[in-house]
Amino acid sequence: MKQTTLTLPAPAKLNLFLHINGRRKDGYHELQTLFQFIDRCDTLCFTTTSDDNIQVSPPIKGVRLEDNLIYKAAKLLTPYKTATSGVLINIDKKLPMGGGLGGGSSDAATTLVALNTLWQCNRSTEQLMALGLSLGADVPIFVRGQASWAEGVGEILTPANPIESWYVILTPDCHVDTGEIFSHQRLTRDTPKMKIAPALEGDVKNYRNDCENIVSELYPEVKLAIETLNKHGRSRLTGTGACVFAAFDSKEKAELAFSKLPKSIKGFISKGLNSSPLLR
Ligand SMILES: C[C@](O)(CO)[C@H](O)COP(=O)(O)OP(=O)(O)OC[C@H]1O[C@@H](n2ccc(N)nc2=O)[C@H](O)[C@@H]1O
Ligand SMILES: Nc1ncnc2c1ncn2[C@@H]1O[C@H](COP(=O)(O)OP(=O)(O)OP(=O)(O)O)[C@@H](O)[C@H]1O
Repeated sequence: MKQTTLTLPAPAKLNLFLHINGRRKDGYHELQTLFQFIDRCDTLCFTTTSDDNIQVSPPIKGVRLEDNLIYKAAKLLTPYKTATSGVLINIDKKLPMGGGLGGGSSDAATTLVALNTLWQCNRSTEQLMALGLSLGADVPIFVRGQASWAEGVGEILTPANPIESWYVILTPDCHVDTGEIFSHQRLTRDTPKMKIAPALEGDVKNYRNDCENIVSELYPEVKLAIETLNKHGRSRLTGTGACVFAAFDSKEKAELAFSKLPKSIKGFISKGLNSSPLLR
């Protein structure tokens, strides 16, 4: 059997803002958010094998194979396989876990896109997005690969064109559990829905992340990161955290702000992208 290899990026995302509008009967939340990708990525290398197995290497610390979103995404596609190969998936993990950068969801999306080709599953982008939604609310946006407004639980997407700023992104050394934040009694979950208007794309300064207060209260590391970054630019939480970011209009300005931060604070600089590197 001919061995085929495909190496693809799994980029991170930022929620440029995140409003929570209500809670559905199934416990999931209605939200409005603006997603943009950044040029910081995990890298996944897919190699077809002559057996029927799905192998993921190296294992992710603290995550069982059956819980790894890469494995779960591959499993989801197996009923559609027309090729008779298995796959070995090698992962170079760069994105922090539980950081609100969507690393796990992006890994899952990249796996769906790669195996759709390697296993000749013939699923359309929309079909892959629907499969991805069963793995997590953030997976469809990574499959679609276009910066977007999201509504519903995050799955109703409208392409958007926010400014592709440079970002200083801080990675506090803690892991925020998304479920814990969404189920918190004091989470702000009554922000009125707004009409999605293209005018908002240029200026997200007046919008906020409704998870920020609760996350800052529960995780002092996040509070400190927000306070520290606020001295250099308007800082905001992404997703349910733990990462926080501030936008700058050039790489130089981002680098200058980053250089002034205390060395004890970890982070990196990244460029906003409205088209995912996965599409290239
Ligand atoms: C907060 C965001 O990161 C914004 O981009 C996402 O909506 C979260 O997406 P995700 O990590 O893919 O989340 P999921 O794995 O689908 O859900 C994790 C948990 O978060 C809660 N959850 C998530 C999304 C949503 N719209 N409402 C929720 O209440 C649910 O309790 C769920 O059990
Ligand atoms: N391939 C994977 N990479 C990262 N995390 C994974 C993976 N598979 C399963 N997980 C589990 O998913 C959890 C959330 O991971 P992820 O990195 O996507 O968080 P996040 O950046 O906070 O995502 P989001 O913004 O979507 O809430 C991890 O803590 C881990 O237990």
